[in-house]
Amino acid sequence: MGELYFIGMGLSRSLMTEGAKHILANSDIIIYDTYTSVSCDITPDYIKSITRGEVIEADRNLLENRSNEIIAMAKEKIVSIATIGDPMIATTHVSLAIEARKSGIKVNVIPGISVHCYLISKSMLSSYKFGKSVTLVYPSYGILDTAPYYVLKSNKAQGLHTLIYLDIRDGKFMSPKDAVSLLLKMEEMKNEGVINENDLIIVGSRLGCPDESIMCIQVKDVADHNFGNPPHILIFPSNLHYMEADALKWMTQK
Ligand SMILES: C[S@@+](CC[C@H](N)C(=O)[O-])C[C@H]1O[C@@H](n2cnc3c(N)ncnc32)[C@H](O)[C@@H]1O
Repeated sequence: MGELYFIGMGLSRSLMTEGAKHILANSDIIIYDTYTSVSCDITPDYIKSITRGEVIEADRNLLENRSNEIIAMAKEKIVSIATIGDPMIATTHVSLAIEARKSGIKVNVIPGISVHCYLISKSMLSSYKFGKSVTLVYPSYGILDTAPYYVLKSNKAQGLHTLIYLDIRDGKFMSPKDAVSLLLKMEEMKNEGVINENDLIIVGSRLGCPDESIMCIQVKDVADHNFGNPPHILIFPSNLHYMEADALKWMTQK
């Protein structure tokens, strides 16, 4: 009888839990999710070096459209879906977990250190004051999805901070510069006073890696700043408690 594991590998090797390593080492098949995120030092080759199992590199098509193949494997073998960060935060894996459970397969989730909690912790903003998070995506067929603009608007109206994941499309990572330019374009289109060039935002870069950075910077200065290699993530803070404001001073661009 098989089993299906959803394993969060954390953001980098140093942040991978012993529990995750143990299951990865003892899985028959590891389906390595290559499309929801990326790490500076966790790679399919690294996973091959720590497991006795077969490692399959999976794109969105395998994980979302060919789930019946994964379920068939998990009926016989120990199959692990391995994801950078946490397997259930800002991913679409829950539908596969539900399908597998409905097919009578034992499903286990091994949480990993997500970019979500990592950045909240490092920014020192209050976790109680975060609203809905959102992914900013590249325009598709010339159409700009303005949902992030309205998430920001609604969070701001409630005094809540907004965490914004940036799109990964065909291996291309959205940069902070592109992200801010898309958000300013939305402001131009909608003109509802949500984003201003003088707003302070937090840009997290390569979190969990030796060259990570967390910077508090004005929207207007983002285009001229070199944030280094991806991945990147943003927080638009809302009303700041004086202690949050003090903490952000350490991360502010001088
Ligand atoms: C769709 S989310 C998946 C999050 C993942 N499941 C997790 O729990 O960490 C991927 C996005 O998160 C952000 N991200 C992921 N890892 C990051 C890192 N180490 N540093 C900065 N941003 C990161 C990027 O915006 C990236 O495009």
